[in-house]
Amino acid sequence: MSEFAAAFDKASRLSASRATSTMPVVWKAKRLLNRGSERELREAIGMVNLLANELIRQRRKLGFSSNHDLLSRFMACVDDETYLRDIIISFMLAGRDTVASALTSFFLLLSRHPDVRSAIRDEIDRVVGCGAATAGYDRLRDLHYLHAAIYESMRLYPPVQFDSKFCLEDDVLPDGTFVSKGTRVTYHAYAMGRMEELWGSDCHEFRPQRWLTNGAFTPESPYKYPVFQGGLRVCLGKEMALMEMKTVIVVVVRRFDIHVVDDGSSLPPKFAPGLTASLEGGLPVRVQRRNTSLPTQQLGACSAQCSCIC
Ligand code: HEM
Repeated sequence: MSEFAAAFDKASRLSASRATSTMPVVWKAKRLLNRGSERELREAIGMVNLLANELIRQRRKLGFSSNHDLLSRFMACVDDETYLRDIIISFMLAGRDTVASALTSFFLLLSRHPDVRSAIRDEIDRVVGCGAATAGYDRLRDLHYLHAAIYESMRLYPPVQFDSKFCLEDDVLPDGTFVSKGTRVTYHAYAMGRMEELWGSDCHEFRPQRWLTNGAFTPESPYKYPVFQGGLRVCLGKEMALMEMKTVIVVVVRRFDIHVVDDGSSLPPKFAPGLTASLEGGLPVRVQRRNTSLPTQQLGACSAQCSCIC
C-alpha cells in the first residue's frame, strides 16, 4: 500500500471514530493536548496534505494544460493551492472507498444470485457485443439491467450507510417536525433501503427487476433512495461512479466467475466501522477464469453469426 493510501486510510478511520465516540469530550481533550488518537490523526492528515501538495507540484512541473484528467481540469481553473489540495482530498475521500464498497457488495450479491449474473452476461453480449473486449460510454449507458442491478445492490448495501447534518438555524421539516438550531439530524440509507413501507414485502430480496419498466431503468426519488444524497448536496460524482462500476463489472463478469469463499453460511456480512461501509476482514473470494474466448477485436467486427448489435 502506498504511503498516501496508508495515511489516507488512517485519517479516515480516526475521523470516523470521533463520530461514534460515546463521550466526545474525550477526543476533544485529546485534540487539545495533542495526545493519543488525536495526535495520530493530526500526523496522518499532515502526511495526506504533504503528499497531495507533492502531487500538484509534480503535475505542474509536467504541464497540465493539454491534459483532460480531473486534476488537470481543476488546476486549470483554481489558483488557490490550499483550495486545490482540499478538492483533491475531498474527491479521493468521496470517490475511492465508496466505489470499492459498492463493488464489493455487488460481487457478494452476484455470487449468491447466479440468475442475475447470467442476465447481466446476456445483456452485455447483446448490447456491448460479443466482439468487443470493453465497452464505450454509450454502450455502458444502454445497459439497463446492469444499471438496475447496481441500484438494487446499493439499496441493500449503500456505501454511505448513514449521514448526519447539523441544523444551522431553527427549522421545520416538510412533515411539520420542528428542528431546533444545533440539532443533529441523521438519515439512514441502509435502514431506508430495507423498509417494507418503502419497498414492499420483498424489501430484503435482491431483485433488479424492481427498477425496470418494460426493460428500461426507472429511477426512484432520491428522498426514497438517498444512496447518493439528494437536493443541493447530491453526490457530485454519481455519474462517474456508475460508469466506473459498469466498466469494472463488464470486464470482470464476462471473463471470470467470482465465488465468495465460505458463502454457504448466507450470513449477513459484518461491517467494519468507518466513513464508508466496508466488510470486516474484507471479502475473501475465489476467482475462476471462465471458459470463454473473448476476442481482442474491436466493436463492429463481429462475425455474421453474432446476434449482437455492433
Ligand atoms: C457508489 C459510489 C458513491 C456513493 C454511494 C456516493 C455517495 C455520496 C453521498 C451520500 C454524498 C453526500 C455526503 C454528505 O452530504 O455528507 C456524496 C457527496 C459527494 N460525492 Fe459521492 N458517492 C459515490 C462516488 C463518488 C465519486 C466517484 C466521486 C468523485 C470522484 C464523488 C464525489 C462526491 C463529492 C465531491 C461530494 C460532495 C458534494 C457536496 O457536498 O456538495 N462521489 N456522495
